[in-house]
Amino acid sequence: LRMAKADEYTLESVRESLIRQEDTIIFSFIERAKFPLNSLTYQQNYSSIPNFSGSLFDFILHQTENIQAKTGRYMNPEENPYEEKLSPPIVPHYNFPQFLHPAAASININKNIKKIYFNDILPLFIASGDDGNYAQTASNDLTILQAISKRIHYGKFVAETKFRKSPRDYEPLIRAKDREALMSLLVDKRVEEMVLKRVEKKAMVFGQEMSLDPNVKRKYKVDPSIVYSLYNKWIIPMTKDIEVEYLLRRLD
Ligand SMILES: O=C(O)C(=O)C[C@]1(C(=O)O)C=C[C@@H](O)C=C1
Repeated sequence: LRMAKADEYTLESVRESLIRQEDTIIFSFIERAKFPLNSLTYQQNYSSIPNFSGSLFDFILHQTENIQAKTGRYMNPEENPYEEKLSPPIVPHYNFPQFLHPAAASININKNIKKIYFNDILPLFIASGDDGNYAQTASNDLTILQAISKRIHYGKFVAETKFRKSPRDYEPLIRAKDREALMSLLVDKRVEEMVLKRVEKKAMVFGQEMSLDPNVKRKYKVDPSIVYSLYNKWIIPMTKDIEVEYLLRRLD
């Protein structure tokens, strides 16, 4: 992988990254789908972990993000943690390009992403049931949450490239705090339609059960039409919200 210099983020390179992140997101759902819902993973009163109040999932999230923070994950402006208080890095860190306006650091909607994931998204994908694999379930959930959080917050990078391309179009709308006008300026319906078609197709290709018998009806590990709605209902709209939030702070 090549190292990006600050001026190497372009609308094209950012879109390429979003396309590659689709693979990560879809594979993470395929992995989670090996397990049933395992609802005890999320129950506060089940885990009774010494010196910790929260569910087994909360514990895994807390511990995992802390070790990742200590080892430098959140030094990269492409990463946004779920936990609010994290340990500082204990390792020397790479000098990541500072492409974004500094106000970007104050934008983090992970609380909302987590809520939507557990309330709306997980029940769509996952069969009910319990097989006892709570630790594996929780780490798979966290992998999904980190992948969709990165994708959605990547809206900051998309917005910055758009702003740099046409500052004169964006500046008056930012000064007027006109969210709606900013939204219509940044939207590209043609690109959205391509994203939706592509993720549905990727879900078909990546998640199909392989049968050597040509007469067997295709089966998918995650339903491609649900991947389509995942993007249509949540991922793309939330990316656009991040773009608007970022632009509103772009001249601070
Ligand atoms: O590619 C862009 O231009 C983006 O802003 C990203 C994105 C998306 O979330 O995929 C969001 C808004 C646009 O309408 C098109 C696509």
